Parts: sequence; C-alpha cells; structure tokens
Amino acid sequence: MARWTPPQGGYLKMNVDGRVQVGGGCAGISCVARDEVESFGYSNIERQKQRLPVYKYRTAILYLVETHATTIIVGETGSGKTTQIPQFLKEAGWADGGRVIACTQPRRLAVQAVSSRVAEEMGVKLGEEVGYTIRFEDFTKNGVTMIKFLTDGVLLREMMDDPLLTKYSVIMVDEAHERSISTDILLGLLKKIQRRRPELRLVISSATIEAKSMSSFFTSKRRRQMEDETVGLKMEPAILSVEGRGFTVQIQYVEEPVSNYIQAAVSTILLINDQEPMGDILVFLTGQDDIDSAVHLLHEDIQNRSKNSSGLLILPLYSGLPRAEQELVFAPAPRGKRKVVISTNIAETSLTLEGIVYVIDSGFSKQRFYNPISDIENLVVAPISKASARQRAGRAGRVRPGKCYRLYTEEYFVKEMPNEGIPEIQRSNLVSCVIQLKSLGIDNILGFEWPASPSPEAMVRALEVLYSLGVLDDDAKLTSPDGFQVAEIPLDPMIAKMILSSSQLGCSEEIITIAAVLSIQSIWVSSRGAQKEMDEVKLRFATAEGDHVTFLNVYKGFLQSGKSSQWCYRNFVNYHAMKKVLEVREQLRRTAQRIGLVLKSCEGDILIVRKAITAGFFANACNLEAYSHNGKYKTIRGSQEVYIHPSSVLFRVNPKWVIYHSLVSTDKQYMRNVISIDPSWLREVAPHFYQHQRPSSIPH
Ligand SMILES: Nc1ncnc2c1ncn2[C@@H]1O[C@H](COP(=O)(O)OP(=O)(O)OP(=O)(O)O)[C@@H](O)[C@H]1O
Repeated sequence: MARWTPPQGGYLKMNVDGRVQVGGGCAGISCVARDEVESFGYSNIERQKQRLPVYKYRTAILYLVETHATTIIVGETGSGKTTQIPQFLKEAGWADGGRVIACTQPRRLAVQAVSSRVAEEMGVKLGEEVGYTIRFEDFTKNGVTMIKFLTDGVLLREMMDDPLLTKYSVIMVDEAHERSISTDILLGLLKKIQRRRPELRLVISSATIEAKSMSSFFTSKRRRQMEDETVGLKMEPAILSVEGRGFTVQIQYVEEPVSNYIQAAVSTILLINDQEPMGDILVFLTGQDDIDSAVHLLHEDIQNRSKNSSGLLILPLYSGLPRAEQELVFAPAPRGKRKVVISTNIAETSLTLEGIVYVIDSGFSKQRFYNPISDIENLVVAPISKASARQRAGRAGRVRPGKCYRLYTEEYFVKEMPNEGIPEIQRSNLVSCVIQLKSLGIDNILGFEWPASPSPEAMVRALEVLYSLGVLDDDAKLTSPDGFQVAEIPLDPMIAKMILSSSQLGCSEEIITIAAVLSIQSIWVSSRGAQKEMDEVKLRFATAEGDHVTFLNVYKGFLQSGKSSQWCYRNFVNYHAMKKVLEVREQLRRTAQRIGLVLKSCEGDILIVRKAITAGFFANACNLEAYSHNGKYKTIRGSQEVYIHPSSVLFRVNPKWVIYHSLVSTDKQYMRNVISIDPSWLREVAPHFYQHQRPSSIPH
C-alpha cells in the first residue's frame, strides 16, 4: 500500500473547472441558487418525487417491463431509479396476489437506508408493505411485504430454498455497474431462472453500465426461440436511458497531485469550513485506518488551532462500525454545526445523506485482489474508476446543488483514470462463490454463463480448497452431509467447516462464539488516544494460545458482567459490537440446530477448540522461519512471507506454528487473528491438502 508523506500544511490549491460534470442538466428542473439552499423544503415528498427525472419515464418503464422479460435502465446517479421504480411497479399491480417486488443492492447499509426512505415516501411502516432483509436480519412480513429490498447475497441464499424465486414477480438488480461478485453470480442465475420462468421480470438498473454488453449477455439464440413460446413477451432485453440528473455538482480538481490524501482531505475540510456556506461534508477515504487517522487529525486541529473547526461534528462511517454509530450519519447536524462524514465507499452508491453539500474524493478505495498462484487475497488501496468518481460526486447533488473536491488532477481524471473498475469476480477468491453455485445444483461451474468470466486458475484453486475441506467429492459434487451443511451456513466455507468440526469434537458453543466475533470487523474500540492503556487492558484477556481464545475470554467477561456497557467501556471493548456478537451467535446456533449439529460446550478444553479451528483453516497454516529474529513466517502452501499483525495477542510471542484467519497487506503481509497450533494436526485434519508437502516441512 502506498503511503505518501504529508504535505507541509496549508490549504490545497483547487482548480475549478467551469464545466459541470455531475448533475449538469437538472432534468428540466431549475436548480436552486445558493441562498435558497437552506430553505429548500424536505416537507413535500410528493413534489420531490415528481421532480425526479425518472418520473417522466414512468409509463415507458411500465410498458417495457410488461412487454420484455428483461429491462435495462441506465440513468445518472440521483435520477430516482432505486426509490421510484419499485413504487411504480407496485402501483401497476406487480405486487398483487401476494407477489413480491425485490430490489437488490450490493451493500447492507444501502438496503436499510433505501427501504426506510421508500417506506416513508409510501407512508407505511418499515417491515410491513416495504421491508428489507440483510444477512442475520429480516425485516419483512410474509403475505404483507410487497416491496422488499435486500442484498444480492441474501437473494442468492434464498435460492437455496426456492431455486426459481417463485414469490417474486419482478427482481430489480440495482447498481449493476458495481459488478460485485454477488451481482454477477445473481445475473448469471437469473438468466437461467428466466428460461424456466419467463414470466419473471428483471430490471437491471445502473448509473453507468455498458448497457450493450449487459444486453448481449441477456441475448441468445435460445432466448430468441423462446419468444415464439412466450406470446407477447419479448425475451430480448429492452434498454431505456433515463435522461436528466439530480442537482448541479460543481467539480474542483487539485492543481498538483497531492502526496498524502489523508492530510489533503483534512486540509480541504478546513478550507470548506472556513470559506464555504453551511452544508455538510462527505469525505471518501479507503478504510478504517485512514478514517481513524483523519478523525484524529481533525480532532487535533479542533483542540490546537482553529476555533472555527469546533463547529464540526465528525462522524466516521465504515461497514465494521456498529449500527447505532452508522445511523448517526443520517441524523441532521445540531443547529450551527456542520456534519463531516468520513467514509469508505460504503456511502458511494444509493445513499442520500440529506445535508451533504460538499464531497471530498480521495480517488482511492480498498479493493480485493486475489492471486490464485499464491492463494492470497489482499485488500489493497487502489485508484477508483471514473464510474466511482461520478457516483461519489453524485452524493453532493441529491437534494440541492453541491460541490465535489477531487484530490487528483483533472488531467489524471481525463487521461488515466479507468472508465470502469475490474469486476470483483475477476479479482476474488472464489471459494464462497463456487459452493453457492454447487448448492444450487450448478455442477458444471466452468460452463456457467458469467457476465464476466473469472480466471480458470482461481476457479481451480477454489475447487481444490473445497475438495480439501471435504465439501466436494471426487466428482466435484457437494458431499453429504458435510458439503450440504457447509453450504447452509451463511459464512465463509472455512468458518462453516470449523463449526461442523466443532460439533464433532464437542466444542460448538465456543466455536460459534468465535465465528460470531470473526464476522464482526473488530470487538475493540479504537484506542481513544490511549494505546498503551488499551494494550495493557487487552493483556487481561490475552492467552498464549492466540486471538481466538482471547475472544472467548472477552465474551465470558462480558456475560459475567451482565452484558454491561460500563464493563465494555472500562475494557476498551465495543459494546455495540458485543451486542451484535450475541445476535449473530443466536442466529448461528439456530442454523446449527436446523442442520442437525450438536450444540455442546467443551468446558474450557481449549485444545479441542484449536483443533476445530485448524479443521477449517488448515490452508492458512504458517511456520516461523528458523532463527528468525524479526518474526518472519512462511505459509506452508505457497511459501509466502508473512508476519503477525501488531494487533494480535501473539505479536512478538511468535509461536513456531500458527494459523491465521485473514491477511492484510500494508508494508508487509500481516496475519490477523492468529492461533498457535500443533503441526501434526494439519495432516490429521487435511490429509489431501498436505499430502504433497515436503515431509520435513510438517512434522508427523
Ligand atoms: N433519505 C432521503 N432523503 C431525502 N431525499 C432522498 C432520500 N432518498 C432519496 N432521496 C431523493 O431521491 C433522489 C433519488 O434517489 P435514488 O436513490 O432513487 O436515485 P438513483 O437514481 O437510484 O441514484 P443512485 O444510483 O445514486 O442510487 C435523491 O437524489 C434525493 O433527491
């Protein structure tokens, strides 16, 4: 990850381009002038709806959906696709007779935000006519919910119980341009479903999608033949382009490339605060570490220098943040305060934060990159695409005109920034994806029709891992019962396998707690500027066995305290995260019971807990280099150089053999959540995987 040296203070010089890049047209609606901004009404929802560009296309959209199996709708960000199209469909009767209209989103936060907006617009209670489902959370009512927002991942899971998705009349796949891995799998499967259920309508909506390539994906000889069978219904997709945008967003670029985007973002916040009229600020950085640094720098400024900046209300936003803290970004800023939301690209699409007038775009995001040769998946800070940059700018023009400050030059934007990002499926580990397809009965994965084909190497790697986990058999079919059970658990197959093994070993209560903690980004609060104190407190829970066992101690302490928030505060434990752990744990216990696992505690026999972890994560085993003084490990498979992350309780302890849960890549490859193991367990739990290993590298 590139780290730039901070600039020597001072504000950035921005270069205002006269052209309006985002939101230029206002769709025939006259844009409000700045002095009108404050009084721009939120009151009349109906009037707001009618102002949206998509409103003029209502009849056209309904006609196309009626007459075409698939309709592709391309429209600028803010044109009203997400919030309005499901309502049009409902009004036209697509939810009559107990049928449901689905609208998928790549991100959980967007699902929640958009569903509450639509419920508000329709004047109904969220969870009734309009509901939502995200992993571990279902806010819908059978027979009552007519419009359901859900993540694309959840819709994939629903196919396991109902492969033809029979309760849905229309499925709208929103933000298709993001090309998330689940969106791509979903598109491939929906195409298949339409062969069996031509009456199912698809609406694929996107801000920037190359409509032609999506259209050719949904066009085939077979589909043309189907037109003769489906009287009056066209199987070839229709494409509709919704002209018009939200409000004007003026774009500003830096004159010279910035050397440190965090510092540059902070300087720009202060610049806006000093020089621009009231209005909230949304900043796009890459991840929690960047965001924490920016928040820290801003707080320093508030304390040390600028009196003005005391009027700032600073709010971080990232997916690992507990829900209650995420929701703060939606609340209006107190009078006289300017809200500054510092976010990852979680806020890039579908979200409307009402007060946002200014957007600061760092030009970077954290992206997944998987190398099938080394079998390592990293989250890397990488430049965003033009499509993302436009989405980010669009967050400023949602309910009033705005400004977007791009922390890169115009020349870079025009000449170097790629138009579109690489689809996630082409840069991800495919283990979860393969098991999902297998569980849906798609046996010929290599022959599956993908909107963008994944690499054969990644596919083979995934098959190999699943085979070694005992999830697939020699014919690459799901094994029974293990394979089917793993597929039923809505977590990474390695975690699912760990849970399965714990049921056999008699420690499922402990392993389910660990799985719940691992599904949360972090159970610790950020150090509140007291790193040393925090490290000391952490030591109270730490064990020489590693982080997973430490989590068990924290969980135990939390229960013994009577689930006290005070206890959490004293111990630097995030109370909301622990509440989430309880929730997820309950869900996992229910899933485990449903699929026939034995729920049992090992009453403190930590050795079998570590063995169960090894049964899921044997592929992540590492060995400390002989005579290594700097804690250098090598992965058993692939011989990659890795180190224990400083946040791990095993940092500096450096046991000889360890297993990690995930890798993060900064200046080095760091293992996060690490546990020490006995290497003889590796051959015991995964004989196939380690059979070709040099005998000397794994002791018997
Ligand atoms: N929570 C909200 N509060 C106020 N206005 C909102 C809210 N949600 C949506 N809107 C209004 O509706 C407009 C359209 O939002 P919608 O999400 O439907 O657009 P979209 O075309 O799907 O854009 P995107 O591709 O960015 O999601 C917004 O620009 C905003 O004016």
